[in-house]
Amino acid sequence: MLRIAVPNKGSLSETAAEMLAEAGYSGRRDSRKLVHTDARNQVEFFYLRPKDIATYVGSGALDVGITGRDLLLDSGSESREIAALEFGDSTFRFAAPATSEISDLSDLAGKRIATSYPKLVDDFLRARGVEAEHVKLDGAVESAVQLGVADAVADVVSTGATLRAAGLEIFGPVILESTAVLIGGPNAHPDIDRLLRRLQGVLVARKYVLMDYDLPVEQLDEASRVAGGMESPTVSPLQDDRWVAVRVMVPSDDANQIMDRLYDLGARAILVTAIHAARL
Ligand SMILES: Nc1ncnc2c1ncn2[C@@H]1O[C@H](COP(=O)(O)OP(=O)(O)OP(=O)(O)O)[C@@H](O)[C@H]1O
Ligand SMILES: O=P(O)(O)OC[C@H]1O[C@H](OP(=O)(O)OP(=O)(O)O)[C@H](O)[C@@H]1O
Ligand SMILES: [Mg+2]
Repeated sequence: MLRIAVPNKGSLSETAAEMLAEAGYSGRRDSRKLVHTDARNQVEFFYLRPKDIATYVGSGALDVGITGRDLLLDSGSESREIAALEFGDSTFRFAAPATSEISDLSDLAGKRIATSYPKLVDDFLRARGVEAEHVKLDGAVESAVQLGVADAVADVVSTGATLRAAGLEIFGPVILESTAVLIGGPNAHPDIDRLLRRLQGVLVARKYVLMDYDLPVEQLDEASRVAGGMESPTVSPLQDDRWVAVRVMVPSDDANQIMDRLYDLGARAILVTAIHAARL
């Protein structure tokens, strides 16, 4: 059985569970359950704190896991990123009060920085030759400056609303661009590739749509240049031999532009349908 660590709560848990469900796995029904076996797919899910997932996977106790890139790097564990999963995006930034004298990385020398990600911050500063002290907090780090335990903060920023509300302003370089990732450890379990292909299938199904259209046969080369599909478009004959039917996968974000261009080439009856699952 493949043993998979998944976030039990927090920002990543819901989307991770949805993604696994779309990939055909069964999940826990009761949110207090810590382990769930999907016998049909021969996998066992362990619901763990996202911060701890890299530790379990890096130690070999579990084979793979879903966590944030920032959490992976902060863990200092032996686990490694296998693939980005295209959700849970955030940036990790420094911030200080708008009125403070700290407005650049070098201003942090000798200062106290509140964070829940101490290794990430220490590694970043060390690599740039800045000596500062971290103040480790579990959360709500934005209050640390106002409450006098730190001079600046380093934290996850998504919309920036929390920072603004606390009167803080981002400064200095981006510490990290984070996203949810699939991570692996020392175990080279043979089923990891299957899990990865399934998750990638979900990403493809979300990002692409199927486009079908009828086309005057002489426009085929031009239409293939507009939308070439994965390998190449599927072309089927129509009863009227001046026309063909074409099927092609296109990125959903571009679907309307592609329909406009195909229509201008003479395509008609252009239909777009969602993809439920894919394996490329
Ligand atoms: N708006 C966000 N706030 C916090 N974390 C986010 C956000 N968007 C994405 N993430 C990512 O989610 C992960 C943090 O999840 P985690 O569950 O540890 O914290 P959380 O969502 O703040 O939950 P909690 O505070 O209850 O522990 C990180 O990888 C982080 O980059
Ligand atoms: O840029 P924003 O969209 O405002 O989001 C970022 C904030 O959200 C998270 O906090 P969370 O609500 O998880 O609380 P925590 O600090 O206790 O973890 C994160 O730690 C930031 O504080
Ligand atoms: Mg949080």
